[in-house]
Amino acid sequence: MSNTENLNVLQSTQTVIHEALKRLGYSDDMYELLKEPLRVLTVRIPVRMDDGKVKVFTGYRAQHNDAVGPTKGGVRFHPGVTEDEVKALSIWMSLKCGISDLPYGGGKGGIICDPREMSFRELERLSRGYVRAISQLVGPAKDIPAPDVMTNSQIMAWMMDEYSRIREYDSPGFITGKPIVLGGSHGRETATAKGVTLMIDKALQKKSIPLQDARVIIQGFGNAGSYLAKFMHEAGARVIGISDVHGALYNPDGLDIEYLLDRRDSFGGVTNLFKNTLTNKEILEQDCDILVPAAIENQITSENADRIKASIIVEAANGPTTLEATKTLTDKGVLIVPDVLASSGGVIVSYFEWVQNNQGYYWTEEEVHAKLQIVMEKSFENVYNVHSTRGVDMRLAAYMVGVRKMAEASRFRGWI
Ligand SMILES: NC(=O)C1=CN([C@@H]2O[C@H](COP(=O)(O)OP(=O)(O)OC[C@H]3O[C@@H](n4cnc5c(N)ncnc54)[C@H](O)[C@@H]3O)[C@@H](O)[C@H]2O)C=CC1
Ligand SMILES: O=C(O)CCC(=O)C(=O)O
Repeated sequence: MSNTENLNVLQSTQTVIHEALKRLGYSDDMYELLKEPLRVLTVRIPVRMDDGKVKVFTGYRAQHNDAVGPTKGGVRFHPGVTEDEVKALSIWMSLKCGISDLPYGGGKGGIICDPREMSFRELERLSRGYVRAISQLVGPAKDIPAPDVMTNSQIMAWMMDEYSRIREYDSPGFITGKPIVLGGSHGRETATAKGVTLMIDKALQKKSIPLQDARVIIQGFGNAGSYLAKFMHEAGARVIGISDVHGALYNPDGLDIEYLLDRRDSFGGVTNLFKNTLTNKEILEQDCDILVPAAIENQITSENADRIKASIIVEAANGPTTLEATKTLTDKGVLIVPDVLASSGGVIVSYFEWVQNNQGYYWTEEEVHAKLQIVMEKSFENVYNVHSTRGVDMRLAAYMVGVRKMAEASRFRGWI
């Protein structure tokens, strides 16, 4: 990594927002409004642990901009959560909603904790405590949470139940990513990965590479990464590398994806069952056609960008590539499908879930997939079009498309 490289994801996203607004002709007042969330709540959540002691956890909920509509975005449980990270994640949610033309602004939450070291009941108490702490700020017409790193449909179910108890009426539209029996949508669990497969298809078409036998490496084997491996394998691509927090597996002839899916734990860990693994950094530099970071931020930096051999990078993770690395890779001719476009499948199907909850009428998985495909293919073309006609990299193009709706909505409301 160069000495000057900025790994603060909030500052990096502010740099691109500023540039996007300038290119669209907005004044610096608009940047002042959009560079930070409108609201950030920090909460302290006391939880009675199984040993009888009380542990107090810190959590956040950031609401970036609600000019377009209620804010929307996941909740992450991770030991590395910081306030700046949650703020950046809420801005990225605004951009995803803008690119996908959803009637939302961006929100995001996080709790500093390690669910891998907590029991089922401790996790339940933490999830319910978080909802009690943020309940004034959230709601089906205010701010709608969803799953993200190390949270899942069970956690969404506890959160929905707690919110419904507080409000004293059933509130399925308060949260998305719920189990199907509690008003979850078909296709939400696989939506992020489905969206990434659609973006891989589009990127392959632009590069004239056939999907059949295309070599894919995926960093992260959780919700996003493992379903993506499954879909790529089923579509006839060759998944030659996967990784998780412990390490990486690599086989140029293709990995046994079905076996790996069967053996993975509920936090997306599997490589610890094997000897002779690579590190999760080394896997990024192996020869392949498509590289999909699907884990955490700042994985592709100026330190390794030069050694990356993929010709297509599709960012399933939020914020996996630094701005310096984006420039190096773009200069090398790598086609990057940026996070705010590539990983929007999750929030798009969350929107469908919320719509189904509001109308009380539910769609089949085929209907959900067909609607997802329409939205994401249109988003790709919009971003690619700005990239080619304005001569800007794909990340800046995506920000230019994503920021416009909230900027206009803020202007019409008279905020600027
Ligand atoms: N779950 C969702 O609906 C969405 C997730 N995303 C993003 O996708 C990324 C992954 O999220 P999920 O799959 O939901 O999380 P998850 O918690 O289900 O899985 C995370 C995976 O990353 C691995 N991991 C963690 N640290 C790592 C490291 N340093 N190197 C390699 N692997 C590492 C874990 O072992 C696990 O396999 C995150 O950036 C998240 O924000 C984006 C949009 C929606
Ligand atoms: O499904 C949602 O509402 C949000 C998903 C999310 O947190 C993300 O796209 O990063």
